[in-house]
Amino acid sequence: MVNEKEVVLFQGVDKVYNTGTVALSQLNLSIKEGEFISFLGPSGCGKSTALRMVAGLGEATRGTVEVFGKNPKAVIETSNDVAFVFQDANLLPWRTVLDNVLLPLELRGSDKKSRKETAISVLEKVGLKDHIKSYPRELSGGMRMRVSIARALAAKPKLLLMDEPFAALDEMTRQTLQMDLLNIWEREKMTVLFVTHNVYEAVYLSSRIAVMSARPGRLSNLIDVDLTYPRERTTAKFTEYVDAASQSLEHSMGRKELV
Ligand SMILES: Nc1ncnc2c1ncn2[C@@H]1O[C@H](COP(=O)(O)OP(=O)(O)OP(=O)(O)O)[C@@H](O)[C@H]1O
Repeated sequence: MVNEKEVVLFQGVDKVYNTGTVALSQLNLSIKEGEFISFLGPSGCGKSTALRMVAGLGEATRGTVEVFGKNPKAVIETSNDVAFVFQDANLLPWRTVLDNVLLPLELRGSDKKSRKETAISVLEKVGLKDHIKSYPRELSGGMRMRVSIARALAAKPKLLLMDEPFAALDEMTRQTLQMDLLNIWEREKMTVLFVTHNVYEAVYLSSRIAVMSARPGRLSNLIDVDLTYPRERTTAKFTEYVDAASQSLEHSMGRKELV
């Protein structure tokens, strides 16, 4: 359920790396509580740069980024409100599934019994309760990503940042994880900021799509996806949104005029 409370605010954000690359130019965007918003754009348009700023990893060259009305770094350092899932599951190979999920909870210092209960409960939510004693090498790519998502959820974040989390997975696994992610989003009622270059994925998941143009990264279009969940990938309406997002993407890359 989206409400008017602002979770993320980009205001006139430019990002120029010290190599001289202009990764973002004049990004203005307000993300509201409960949204599932995707940054959709071609490779190198600054999607990860924008996401990383929200996670407090890197600062704007000009303009401001706010998370819950504050500096992102301060939010990360003082609360569990923001969690990040990368394309690579980034699990510690010498720790079991359970111990990987326990890690952020240990760092936050809650008591041992409640930590374990929380970790088991999130592993249950992602369908891995029977694998808590396995090691990452014993899991498939999809299962490793589930552990990574469970680890992010363990701290009960209000904002989940996901940088192409399913890009390395086969299509079937990707679709299953997309469905599971939506179930988690609906149940936990958090805000999700998701990076993808896959139009179908963006339309399937998002309540809103922020289409970004090629370098320097700019916001070229905002698409409200007015379809109920769970979405059917084969309906005419779904295809219409895919077409609209694709056209917007092509337009942003300078290949085609919007019709
Ligand atoms: N640390 C860095 N130093 C210098 N340039 C960088 C750095 N990180 C990213 N860039 C450059 O900034 C631009 C935007 O990169 P970014 O990773 O944000 O794009 P992206 O849209 O997420 O791309 P992809 O979909 O390929 O991951 C690219 O040209 C990239 O090479």
